[in-house]
Amino acid sequence: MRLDGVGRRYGLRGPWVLREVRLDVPAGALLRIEGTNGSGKSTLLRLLAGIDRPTTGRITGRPRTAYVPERFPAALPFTAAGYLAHLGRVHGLRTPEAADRAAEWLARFGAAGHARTPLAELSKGTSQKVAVAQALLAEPELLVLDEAWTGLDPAARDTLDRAVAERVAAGGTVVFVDHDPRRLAGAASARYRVADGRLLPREPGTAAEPADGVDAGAGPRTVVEAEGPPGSPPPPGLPGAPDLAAGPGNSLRLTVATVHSDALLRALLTARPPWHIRVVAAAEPPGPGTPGTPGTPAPGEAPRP
Ligand SMILES: Nc1ncnc2c1ncn2[C@@H]1O[C@H](COP(=O)(O)OP(=O)(O)OP(=O)(O)O)[C@@H](O)[C@H]1O
Repeated sequence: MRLDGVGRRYGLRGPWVLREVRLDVPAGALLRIEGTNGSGKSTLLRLLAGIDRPTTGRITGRPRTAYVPERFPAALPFTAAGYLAHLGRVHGLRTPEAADRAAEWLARFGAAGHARTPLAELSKGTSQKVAVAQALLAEPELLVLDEAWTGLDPAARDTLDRAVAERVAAGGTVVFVDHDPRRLAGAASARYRVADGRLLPREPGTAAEPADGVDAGAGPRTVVEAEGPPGSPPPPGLPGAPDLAAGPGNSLRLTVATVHSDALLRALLTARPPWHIRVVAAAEPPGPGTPGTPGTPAPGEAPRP
């Protein structure tokens, strides 16, 4: 999808919230949008999600899109599972598949016990889980998340992090805004900042808004040591674009943002022929003279000598 010369203002004489926005939204990308309060992030996300239209300019090549708004309309006459299954059908799923995916996503977010609760009676946190689940169950090509982590408990936030990485690994694109500069830190393929109505690319490693001093380019990373068939290169298109280095023996050491580690492991294990996982460990934070020493053997593996 592409935005060309996109501008948006509210009302005929309102100030321009966005002006001359140009943005390529490639497949398989994770894009973070930053900016101070009221700078126009939600306005941009609504345009990307297709629920608002630009005042000027063009948006072309729209993929199948799902959106989690900043505020979820909870007062709809559905149970949680009924609402998700309904939206699954809206997204083109057959009824049994829609019901299965609704149950699966409620379970992944630890909300299976609320499947039959009417939306209007859900707590704020559970409503937010439903809001996120409705977007994920559609397996959209473009997923737009406006502060979608807000109100989720820590386990559900981790689940959403992993779901985002899975979408990107599956070739989808995720565009997100979050007030926590550490959110998916180091995993974003590009970052942009909305300021004075303009959308500006941010250099990797610059501090994220709004908390100065936190380096969004330096989130937790995971090291995977894996061994493939002798002489074979790593499978192409590995999730999270891992850094590659020679590991001990015939192994390859892959270092990736932790949020991508599940997807990376799955890609290695399901490659044909599959790769053998030797070690999975937290990467040492980079520092002077610290090459990074993975330590924990993978489940079922003997410790390395
Ligand atoms: N529906 C609307 N009608 C009129 N003005 C609006 C509307 N939506 C947003 N605005 C105005 O557009 C500007 C940008 O708002 P927007 O919500 O896009 O910013 P934001 O960066 O997402 O802010 P926040 O971080 O506080 O969520 C603000 O001045 C806001 O008041």
